[in-house]
Amino acid sequence: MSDETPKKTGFFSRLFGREQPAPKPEEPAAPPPPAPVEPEPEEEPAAAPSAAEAPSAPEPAPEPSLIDELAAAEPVVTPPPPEPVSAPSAPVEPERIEPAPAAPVAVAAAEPAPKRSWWTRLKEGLSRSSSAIGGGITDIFTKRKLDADTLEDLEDILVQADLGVEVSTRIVEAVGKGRYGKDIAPEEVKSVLAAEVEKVLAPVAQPLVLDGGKKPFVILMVGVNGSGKTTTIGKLAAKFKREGKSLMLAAGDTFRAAAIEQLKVWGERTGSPVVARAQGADAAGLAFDALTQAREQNVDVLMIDTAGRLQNRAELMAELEKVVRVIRKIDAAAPHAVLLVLDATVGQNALSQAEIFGKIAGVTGLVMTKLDGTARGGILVALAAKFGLPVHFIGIGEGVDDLEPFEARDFARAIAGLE
Ligand SMILES: Nc1nc2c(ncn2[C@@H]2O[C@H](COP(=O)(O)OP(=O)(O)OP(=O)(O)O)[C@@H](O)[C@H]2O)c(=O)[nH]1
Repeated sequence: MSDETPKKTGFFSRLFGREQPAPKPEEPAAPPPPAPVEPEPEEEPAAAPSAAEAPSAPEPAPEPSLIDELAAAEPVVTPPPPEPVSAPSAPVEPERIEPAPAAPVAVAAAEPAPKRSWWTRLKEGLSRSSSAIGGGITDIFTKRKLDADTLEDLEDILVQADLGVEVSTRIVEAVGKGRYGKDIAPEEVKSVLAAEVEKVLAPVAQPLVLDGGKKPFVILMVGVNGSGKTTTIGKLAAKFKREGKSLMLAAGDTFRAAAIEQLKVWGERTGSPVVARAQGADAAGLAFDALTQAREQNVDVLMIDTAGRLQNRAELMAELEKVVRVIRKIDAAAPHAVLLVLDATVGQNALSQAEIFGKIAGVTGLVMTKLDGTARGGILVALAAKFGLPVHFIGIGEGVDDLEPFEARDFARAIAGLE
């Protein structure tokens, strides 16, 4: 791996004033999957006027400066297209409101996964990232002394694993400290790496606290197309149900009929009522309806799905702002959590997503999905170092149990390839 790595200016070269090679080429973008075509919403909703529509009429225009900024945002790596819903096969007829499903369906029955410990699954899930990092470390430090060259190679590996230059430099410094010119075992390097990564991650590893005083506790899920919002809602619904919470789900991804169906399946599996409208309906109006119903029914947690949107599409981001404004007409403190769902496979693009969604939707925390499908899991470290946003959960698979609260130490050790 390191043999093929192009040389670049490493921390120790810079420290020891070595010759400056050409700047390192940009990290290759994530493999460009076919661009998902997002159906444009049909102007405003065609649905019959309702109480829900009333508040959206006098909306002030979105802040021009923010939208301008979005319009000028860097081009994005198009995320993978959303997967079709697997469970329901019947075509979907538009409908106004989905009534609460009758009997709760046990999630375990829908997901009879063999029980293995989270640590085992985390290690396996992160194996592509950890073999890129840990395997690289073994290659570099086997039978070589620690010197400027080995440290440069280490820095290359860390930057390529998306940890970011700042954190990578810090790790290289920590590895080099007091060990210059000596033999160092790969396991020792991995331990130093894990310790440094844990230092960066510990402050952001914060559980999502559902404040029981806020009823319903409103969670808005945002993110780009296919990042895993709907799936994450389903996984969280199962988790909250197990904790004895009453739930309501709002199918605010009104762009895709499949997304509405997908949420209904999760609603059935977890025994949670789903508020839905026809495809193309106004997402803000739907959010208003859902919050009104959730209040009336005194549910503990309302999770609102939203359509995937690219962070450089100003009009879509303006729509998201509208959803937030409309929710606040009912409860000024809502949404109580805005979770940005980030797909780890997009690598560095996650930084731009966090920045723009943070400004538009007031992101309060992150969920990182698809850590199982990528060697770019280090991006979580770069995100933590840059934004310091709480990381609540990580996803390492499509199953209902493949989402867990984020633990800094476990993640750091798993990504370093330590046992
Ligand atoms: N491997 C893996 N796949 C995941 C994970 N989380 C979600 N997925 C898959 O990613 C795909 C997209 O997930 P969705 O939940 O539909 O994504 P979305 O953000 O709601 O998509 P849009 O509705 O288009 O915005 C689905 O096939 C999910 O099963 C994960 O942690 N690991």
